[in-house]
Amino acid sequence: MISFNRVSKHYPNGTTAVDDLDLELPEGGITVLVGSSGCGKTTTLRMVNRMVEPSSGTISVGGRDVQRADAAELRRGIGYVIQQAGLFPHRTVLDNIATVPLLLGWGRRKARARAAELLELVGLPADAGKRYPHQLSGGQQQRVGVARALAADPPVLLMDEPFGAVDPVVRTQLQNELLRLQSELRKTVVFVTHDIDEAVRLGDRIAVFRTGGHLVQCAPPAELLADPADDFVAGFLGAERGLKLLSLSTLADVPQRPAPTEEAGPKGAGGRWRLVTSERGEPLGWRDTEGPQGDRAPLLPVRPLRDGDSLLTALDESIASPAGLVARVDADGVLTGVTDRELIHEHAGRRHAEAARTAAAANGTAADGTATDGTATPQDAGVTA
Ligand SMILES: Nc1ncnc2c1ncn2[C@@H]1O[C@H](COP(=O)(O)OP(=O)(O)OP(=O)(O)O)[C@@H](O)[C@H]1O
Repeated sequence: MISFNRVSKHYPNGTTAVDDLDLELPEGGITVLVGSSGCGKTTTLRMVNRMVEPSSGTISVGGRDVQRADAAELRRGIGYVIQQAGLFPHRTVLDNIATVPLLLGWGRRKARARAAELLELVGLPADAGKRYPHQLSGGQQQRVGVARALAADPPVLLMDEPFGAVDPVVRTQLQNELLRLQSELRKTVVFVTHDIDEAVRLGDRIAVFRTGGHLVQCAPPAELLADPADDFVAGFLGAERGLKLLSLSTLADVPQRPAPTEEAGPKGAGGRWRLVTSERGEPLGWRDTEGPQGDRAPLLPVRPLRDGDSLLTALDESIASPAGLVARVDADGVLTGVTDRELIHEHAGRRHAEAARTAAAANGTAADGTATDGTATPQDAGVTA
């Protein structure tokens, strides 16, 4: 666990970058720091590994006051990833990754073997190890940056807008990789971003800062979206809070029924629409049985969804589907059934209500905005979910 206890940072020019911060970051979780530009996110992050020294207050990592630790030794135990990777240009990828193990005196062979292992872990081919950073794409360089930070297996990882400089497709891939790695490694991660969607996707908790270094709210994404502390947080989360909330729930517990394939007959009722599948049972497209071309009508596109897909994706597909049905498949892509548009909408609404109730309970208020002790709390009456 990382604890900030009444931490402030004032720069000599009079700027207060962080103001009286109290924050606990749970062990093994990803805490995302967000907020407007200049609100003190990077300063907060860099105080953890003492790249910036606080003006007052204490910061501890795993119960140890960082101020009392030797700074160089402290940094070797804390992985650090920045935008554009910050790799050493004249060292090969493998040597870049082996930096900290070598500093720790592991010996060249062991350090390089570990580097090769990490290269694979972050999804890069073995031959990338011999290249220099400029011979890799931006996304690949970021992966090397992550591998380098993980090399000595530090319990803490600081990530300062690590995916800020790559295009949206690569960014999504890198986010997925980070989530996959995190499910295995369970590091305590502090992650700075400007992108609220990235924060919702990655964060176990999101800390929202306001200019002047004030922490406004720190909560799990669902709670933040269902019950932002004030207008600043609500504005920062954006107008589509409800849809973002749906991105946090999966289709797994939404029932399905038999699909209206040719073979299913009336059991898989789909009105005029039939779902055409391959021999293996993979959905290929929708056929309009009442269209003028009958059996020869071109198939309309289907986007089959798995249990792990989000309710937001399901809502999108339910709108796009000509049949108003969402085709469901198993891990092998084989059709298992369909879910009606109305049922998706019903679950989406239910998910909202649940999130509002959970957020209200966490804040000591009933979902209708009254305090659980019976007194009215106007500020909470605006729970929107
Ligand atoms: N070395 C410094 N000297 C003076 N002021 C500084 C210094 N470093 C940062 N600041 C100021 O402290 C405030 C917080 O900066 P910080 O970089 O922590 O913000 P941030 O939230 O990470 O910003 P951004 O999102 O733009 O990266 C800003 O007003 C910044 O100008």
